[in-house]
Amino acid sequence: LRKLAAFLRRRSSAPYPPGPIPKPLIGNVLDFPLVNAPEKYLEWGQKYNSDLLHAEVFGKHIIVINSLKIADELLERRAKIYSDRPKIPLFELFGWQGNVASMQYKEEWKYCRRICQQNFRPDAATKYWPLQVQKVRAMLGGLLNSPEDFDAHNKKLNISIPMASMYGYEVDSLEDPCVLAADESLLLGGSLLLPGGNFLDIIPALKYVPPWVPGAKSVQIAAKVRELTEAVQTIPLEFAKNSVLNGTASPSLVSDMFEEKFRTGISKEKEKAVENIAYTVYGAAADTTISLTTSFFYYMVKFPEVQKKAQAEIDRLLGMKRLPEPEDRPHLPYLEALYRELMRVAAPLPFVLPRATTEDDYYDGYYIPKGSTVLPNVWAMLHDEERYPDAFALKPERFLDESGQLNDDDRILAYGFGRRICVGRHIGSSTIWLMMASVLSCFDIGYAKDENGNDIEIKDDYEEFGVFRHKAKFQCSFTIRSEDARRLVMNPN
Ligand code: HEM
Repeated sequence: LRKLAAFLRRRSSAPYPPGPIPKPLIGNVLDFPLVNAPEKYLEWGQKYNSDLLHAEVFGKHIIVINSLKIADELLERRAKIYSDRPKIPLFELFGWQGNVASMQYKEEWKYCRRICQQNFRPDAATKYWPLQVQKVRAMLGGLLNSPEDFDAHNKKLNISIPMASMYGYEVDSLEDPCVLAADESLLLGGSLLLPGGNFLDIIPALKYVPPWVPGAKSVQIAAKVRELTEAVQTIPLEFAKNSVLNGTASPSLVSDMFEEKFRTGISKEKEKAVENIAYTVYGAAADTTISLTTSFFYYMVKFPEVQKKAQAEIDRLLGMKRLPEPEDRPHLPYLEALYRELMRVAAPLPFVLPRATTEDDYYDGYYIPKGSTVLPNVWAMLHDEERYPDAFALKPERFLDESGQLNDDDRILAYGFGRRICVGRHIGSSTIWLMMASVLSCFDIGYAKDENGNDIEIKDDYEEFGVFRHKAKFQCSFTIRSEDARRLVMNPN
């Protein structure tokens, strides 16, 4: 009956886009891929001969976009109705509703986005360069002292930059209480968000079940996530506030806000927005850059000829006399092409972040209902064999012309689309670029060896965790390239 009523309510008899036939009540729940989702949706596209796909879960509509042409039409040109995010009731239970990336397309989001743009646009983002240089160089020291811990050094780099820039908070170790709470909350929260992970989203009334009721496991996990989230938000916030009061604050988004608050006063709206942005940036910046930089190490081992070419270009410019600086970027086209190629082949968010439609819409004769969840399969777009032949290979040359200069394919689709495109992309880009340049200038990245001196193979598998895609754990080696390089790492300034 519900289906009939929904059908009658529809303004048009246009069909939904093609896709698997939904079963009564549950829809396509059983059809949804649990692993390798981007690849599976590409297979759906071939099976149903369409780059726009439709599926249904308990009456909710899911639209998958596999082609750039359709993504551009819907997410860029029709941005007015494709810029919302799906409402996920769990986020409120987790205390994640202040996350700017998941906010509805309303005034609160617009206000936060404006503050982000003021601080993260290209000319403003240069203020983070000294911090990025300092943290990347600390990482080089870590790689020299304990190369086997490269994962930890990389994680520390990519957490310490957002924490210092947002709160002036120094992350000295990965055992920091804030880092531990963030890790655990993501792990627990992520487990409930995975398909089949819980019933709270399907039966929202369950959230009123008190945590002590036997069997209310999802509710208990959600309560724990909320408690951890509060810690992640409160610890650095209190730190920033106290450092302003003590006169020990270093410049950061939150401490600057407190300075202004104590000096002249600010609106409640601004205070809340800055708190939300700082908290969002921790998650948005850390996991994405960790994913990409880990892929960088993996690809450098697998494609040593690419590594050598990038090193040769850096050596020609710097002659091992100094470490790379952000200002060197325009003079290293091959390295820039490598950055673009890594963002293509190893996009950390294969579906960017889900969108929701705010009005009924039609594309190519198909009906897209208001309130649909839209998944742009950017992974499929970036592995399109017509646009990128031999799409799984690492070939920075794709982004160079015959004279070795960059071509005009400079759009980084891994940062998303339209009005919700990643607002921190210039900061992410400069962190990643500087890290790549600095590590390549000082270290050879290769296979780790077993006790007999043989290469330890690296599997090519990736893991998906919630919306993220990460290279599965692997070992590799970092060998200092020369005595000059050693001196630079030990005395970076
Ligand atoms: C490799 C690095 C990064 C990648 C691949 C990445 C990717 C993305 C993607 C795909 C989205 C969603 C875009 C869409 O819906 O179309 C996003 C949103 C966002 N990103 Fe990033 N990001 C990165 C780094 C950063 C950094 C360093 C920051 C902060 C300084 C940041 C802050 C944000 C924020 C606040 C949003 C939410 C935007 C909104 O909903 O309006 N990201 N990012």
